[in-house]
Amino acid sequence: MKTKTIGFIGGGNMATSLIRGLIASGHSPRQIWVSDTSAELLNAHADQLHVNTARDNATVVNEAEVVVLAIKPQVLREVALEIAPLLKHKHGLMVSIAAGIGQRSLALWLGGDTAIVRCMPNTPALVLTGATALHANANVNDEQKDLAENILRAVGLTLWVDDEAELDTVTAVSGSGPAYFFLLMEAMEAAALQMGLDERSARLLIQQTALGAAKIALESADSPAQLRARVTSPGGTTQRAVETFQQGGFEALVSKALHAARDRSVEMAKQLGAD
Ligand SMILES: NC(=O)C1=CN([C@@H]2O[C@H](COP(=O)(O)OP(=O)(O)OC[C@H]3O[C@@H](n4cnc5c(N)ncnc54)[C@H](OP(=O)(O)O)[C@@H]3O)[C@@H](O)[C@H]2O)C=CC1
Ligand SMILES: O=C(O)[C@@H]1CCC=N1
Repeated sequence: MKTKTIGFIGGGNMATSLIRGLIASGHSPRQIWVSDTSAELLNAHADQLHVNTARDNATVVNEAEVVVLAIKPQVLREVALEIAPLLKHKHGLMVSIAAGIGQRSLALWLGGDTAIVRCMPNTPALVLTGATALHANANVNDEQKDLAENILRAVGLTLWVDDEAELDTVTAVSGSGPAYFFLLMEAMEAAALQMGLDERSARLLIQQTALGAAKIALESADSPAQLRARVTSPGGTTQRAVETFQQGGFEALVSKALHAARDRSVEMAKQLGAD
């Protein structure tokens, strides 16, 4: 990627994962700008990541060729309206990572001729294993599409969706997804402790098992069901555990949870008048 200056408005959890990932993949911290309302957070980023920081969002917009809106959906409108006048004389690219907030509203707030890519990354970007889906509005040219894709691909896998509504589903699947796996790890660890394993051993065994399962799934052409069958000896321990999960309504619960996340993405946008 021809190195561009990337600005982040909002330097919280997801921005930090992206910034750390970009630096780990070779992007110069000197070509990264971050603004945030928290001086403490900006000081930490300057000390630890050696990126440029600013208390005001205007500096980031002025310095960066690509601006990533990494604030909560609830403050996006206010920030977009604040920076919109600064975009009039620029032909840069805006990237929003906010859940739910649609292209129509972003264009309304930022200006109708603004090139906007909406995307849904996830926190494993931190370790260059992110998964991001992107959607471009009609103002985004091929070069800008490549630019957005290259930034996100530097920290993991990318794919484009044509139908913007699919981003709500992506949010429920991979945006929030890491938390589901952590929840399972938490529950497994608690059970292992109840059964007498010490915390360190339980955590290590669970982490390595999650990594191993993910690696097999990625490297094999087989479906998750086929991979599961290979662990499940007839009448053995896995079968007993899987039956216990299923008797508890595991699949239905997972489906319900993902639908709830997708619906919340749609609902947040509606509540903010930004669908
Ligand atoms: N976390 C995740 O896994 C993912 C998050 N996202 C999206 O990323 C966005 C950010 O989420 P996340 O990183 O979790 O949130 P955080 O709250 O961790 O980060 C947002 C940051 O923006 C700061 N902020 C608030 N108002 C302003 C402002 N006016 N100008 C500049 N900065 C401001 C916040 O400060 P303060 O705390 O003081 O308000 C905070 O530090 C959301 O829109 C979310 O939907 C997308 C994919 C995954
Ligand atoms: O929880 C959220 O709303 C954000 C979007 C996806 C992950 N975190």
